[in-house]
Amino acid sequence: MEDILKVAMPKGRIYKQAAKMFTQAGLPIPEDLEEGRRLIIPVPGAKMEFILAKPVDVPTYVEYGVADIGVVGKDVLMEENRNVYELLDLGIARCRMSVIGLPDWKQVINPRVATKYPNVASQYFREQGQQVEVIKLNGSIELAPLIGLADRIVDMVETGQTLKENGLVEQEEIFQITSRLIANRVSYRMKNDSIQRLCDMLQAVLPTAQR
Ligand SMILES: Nc1ncnc2c1ncn2[C@@H]1O[C@H](COP(=O)(O)OP(=O)(O)OP(=O)(O)O)[C@@H](O)[C@H]1O
Ligand SMILES: O=P(O)(O)OC[C@H]1O[C@H](OP(=O)(O)OP(=O)(O)O)[C@H](O)[C@@H]1O
Repeated sequence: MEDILKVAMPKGRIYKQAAKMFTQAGLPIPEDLEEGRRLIIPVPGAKMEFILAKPVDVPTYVEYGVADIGVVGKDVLMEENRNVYELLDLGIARCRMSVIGLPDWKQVINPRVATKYPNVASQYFREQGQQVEVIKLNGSIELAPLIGLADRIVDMVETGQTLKENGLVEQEEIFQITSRLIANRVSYRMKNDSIQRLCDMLQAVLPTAQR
């Protein structure tokens, strides 16, 4: 008998959309699961176990093999740069990573850039040939240029509402973001049948453009 497949699911924004997709694919998991306090949810019927994790920790669990697969935003994958396989673009939680500033922003020498994604920001400005000082923050990044902490920020934009309400403008798009299905490298070989089956089931419910 093949082992249980351990799946790391991110709490928060992605969870409901991912749970909906798994359910559509024939793997019913409750959409309100993360409203409780249980962190490990067995689904014996599907030979799966779901681990509810902080989004940024999903690639860590998968790299270390405590989860065989996981669902995570491309933003986190780019920032964490973990040794995992990226199997599928799920097309959910769509947004983009951008450089943002005040409308009257002017280029200065060695500007300060605030972000939750220091690796992504450093790499982007390095590739642009611009020297910047990156300041790591953990949330409400849009505050930084408003209160004089940073000249610009690197953050996610979805509807643009946060920028609008804070008088900021999107200056450069860095990359598009969607959530991805990732796998541990050893699990991918050892549990290939069940991982492949899951991929096929999810693929069947993806929007046509993603298949
Ligand atoms: N505004 C947004 N629109 C669409 N997707 C988003 C948006 N913000 C974040 N995401 C996606 O959802 C993922 C998880 O975001 P979420 O806000 O739930 O977690 P988080 O930023 O790690 O928050 P926390 O620190 O509160 O746990 C992000 O990594 C990104 O891929
Ligand atoms: O373009 P919008 O639709 O307004 O979405 C973008 C906002 O969503 C995310 O913030 P989140 O809600 O995760 O809060 P945070 O500031 O604590 O990261 C992101 O960091 C932006 O602030």
